[in-house]
Amino acid sequence: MSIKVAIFGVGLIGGSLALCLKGKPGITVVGHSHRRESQRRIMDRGVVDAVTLSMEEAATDADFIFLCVPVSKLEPYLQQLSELPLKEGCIITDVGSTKASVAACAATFNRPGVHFIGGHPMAGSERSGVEAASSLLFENAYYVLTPSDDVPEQSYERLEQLLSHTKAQIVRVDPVLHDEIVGAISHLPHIIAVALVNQIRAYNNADTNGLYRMLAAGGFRDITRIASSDPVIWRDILLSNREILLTLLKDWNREMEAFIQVLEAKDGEGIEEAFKTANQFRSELPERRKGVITSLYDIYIDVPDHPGIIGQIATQLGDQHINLSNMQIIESREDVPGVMRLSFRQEQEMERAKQLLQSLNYKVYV
Ligand SMILES: NC(=O)c1ccc[n+]([C@@H]2O[C@H](COP(=O)([O-])OP(=O)(O)OC[C@H]3O[C@@H](n4cnc5c(N)ncnc54)[C@H](O)[C@@H]3O)[C@@H](O)[C@H]2O)c1
Ligand SMILES: O=C(O)C(=O)C[C@]1(C(=O)O)C=C[C@@H](O)C=C1
Repeated sequence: MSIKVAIFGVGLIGGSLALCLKGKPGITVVGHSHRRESQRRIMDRGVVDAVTLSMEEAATDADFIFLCVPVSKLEPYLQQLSELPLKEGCIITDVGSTKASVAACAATFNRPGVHFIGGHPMAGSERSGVEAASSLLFENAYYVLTPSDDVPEQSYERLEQLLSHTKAQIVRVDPVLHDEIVGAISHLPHIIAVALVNQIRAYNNADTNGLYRMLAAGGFRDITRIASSDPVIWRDILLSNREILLTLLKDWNREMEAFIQVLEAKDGEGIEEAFKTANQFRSELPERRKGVITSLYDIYIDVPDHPGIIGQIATQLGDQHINLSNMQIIESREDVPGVMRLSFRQEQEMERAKQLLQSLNYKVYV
């Protein structure tokens, strides 16, 4: 059976989904680009089987349509799709970072035999564009689906089945609840990161000789990576989740106010308490690479940050027939060693890797 998947917006997320699906038995992936200039880049990157500027050409005969465009474009795209002759049984889904507004919009369409199921993969990056796409992006991440009650279970299961190629773990969440939670754990942190970078940027003037920028080290970089995210994508997300964010920001102001008070009162215990409480909750966050679907056994090693290091370690493990499931540099600065995470599907493989790497003088942490 052949399955046509149409991806509207072949950027970081659309391109990553395309990479997960392209080449899978019976699946053809067609990308839709709204700009002629992007067509070549998308083909050169090899993420889709074909790319078109025509919405109709992409959507016609598609079994699945993924909308992977900025949030403010989801509703106009849904509107345009509703006027096209779509295939009976077609499932339209999206990957937008907010879910309530697109769900409300989809509820106004009544196309027999065509169903909308909102989606949001909880994985991403501060990078954007098809160049940043990766087939591993969603592996073991959560992938939220927000079907309305009138979506037949069979359609939901078909989408779930297709998404199994991403190796993400599907969770079903109500769209409004999704926006409240994701507002708190994703959108608010992006605002805080941007505000923090801009605050420090203002101190980094000629009077201070650029020392703020020069001395900014691990802590600042760790908390501000996401401040480099795409401005248009984030403009749309924040405006779409505006009301929830306004409430969250008022709570944030209260948290800051509490810190001001403990500092004014020189309340050392209060400071310790705040760090202890945060530390406890943070340590309970699920380790992303240890998703419920497949348990992975991870080890960490310090590695010099030079080109080819990933290949070198993969070869050393491969020579000993140690099966590696994944490897990733999780902290990489030009001037200091990075930390590499190596994941194995079996504990025994992890133990063998640990012994080998220690014998090769790598510092190994479990
Ligand atoms: N970046 C993340 O970490 C992340 C994670 C999960 C979900 N999302 C969501 O995924 C969607 C895509 O984000 P991304 O990070 O892949 O961004 P991206 O910039 O990498 O890709 C966006 C795609 O949309 C296209 N596009 C841009 N403006 C358009 C317009 N006006 N009309 C039609 N197409 C347009 C671009 O050409 C590109 O192909 C967004 O809705 C975002 O909220 C992002
Ligand atoms: O890792 C990042 O860079 C992300 O910003 C990913 C992230 C997040 O905040 O966790 C960003 C937006 C999404 O909609 C989902 C995931």
